[in-house]
Amino acid sequence: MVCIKVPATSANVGVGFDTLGLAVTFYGECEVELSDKLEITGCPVEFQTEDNLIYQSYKYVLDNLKRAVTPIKLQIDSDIPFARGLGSSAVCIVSGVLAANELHQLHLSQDELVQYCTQIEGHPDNVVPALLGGLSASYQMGDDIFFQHYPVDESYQFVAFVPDFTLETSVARGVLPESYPLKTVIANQAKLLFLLDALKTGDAANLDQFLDDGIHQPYRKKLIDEYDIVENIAKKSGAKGFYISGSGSTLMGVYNQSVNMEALNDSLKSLKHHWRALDLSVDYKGANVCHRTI
Ligand SMILES: Nc1ncnc2c1ncn2[C@@H]1O[C@H](COP(=O)(O)OP(=O)(O)OP(=O)(O)O)[C@@H](O)[C@H]1O
Ligand SMILES: N[C@@H](CCO)C(=O)O
Repeated sequence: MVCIKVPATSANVGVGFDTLGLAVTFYGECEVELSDKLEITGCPVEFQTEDNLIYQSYKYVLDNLKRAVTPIKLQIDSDIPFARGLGSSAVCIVSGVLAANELHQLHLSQDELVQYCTQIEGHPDNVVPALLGGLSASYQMGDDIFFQHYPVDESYQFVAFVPDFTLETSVARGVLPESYPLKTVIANQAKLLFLLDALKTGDAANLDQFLDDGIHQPYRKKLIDEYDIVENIAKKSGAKGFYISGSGSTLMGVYNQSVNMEALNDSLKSLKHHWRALDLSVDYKGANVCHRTI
């Protein structure tokens, strides 16, 4: 049996729209073994079918390599909420691709794993950090996927504010304009460089400004009810920066001091959307695979 553990990811990180992704210490796990029929447990019934994204990703790799798609027994154990901007789909995709690699001894290289995961997800910004951990920039040019790691100072803590409502990525992309004023683009690219430096050095003095994106956040925040209230709560509790995680609905506070999580969760209780604050840090390991004999 193969056990696979994959971190949740927070894509975009403010000004790194469709480029940056951060692996965080919140995990989806699964146990998978070859079987004589497909059996899936541990996830909502609607995902216990052939359409399950872990199984579909497993099958994608095998189909691509013209290998027989042996059925699997899949036990999922994940609290990462769906369609909430924490990369739940990337966790499934990376798990399925790694399951194929391990159970069928494919010996895929790191680049091949990134290629398969990106082909299935459609973009690399969540799957790269989910596979490799840490903060990464990634970009697909034709068939080539470029990715690069960036350091994050250990003083930074990330608090995910997760509401009870979902926000589909397609809906969150649908509200974006087709073109932008030149000054907006220039501001974003300049801030991205300064953001990477602030994350590397731990200098949070201007973090809030460097995270302040003009490409997606102004349009998407309107889709996230109680955004301003949560931002105020985060800043009052010491957040030095704030951004929409992935395409939302989760919001992320960036701190450089310890946070009283109990008090923070208490201050969210009066809100309509049952927000939960999760205390996270950077995951540096990425996806992890182990073999277990039953
Ligand atoms: N435990 C699970 N079991 C089966 N399928 C899952 C599971 N978790 C997530 N999924 C799949 O992932 C889909 C959600 O992916 P989607 O890209 O909409 O959001 P996300 O990955 O959570 O957020 P984002 O991409 O913005 O970070 C679900 O509709 C489902 O198909
Ligand atoms: N970069 C993507 C992440 C969503 O998975 C977006 O913001 O639309």
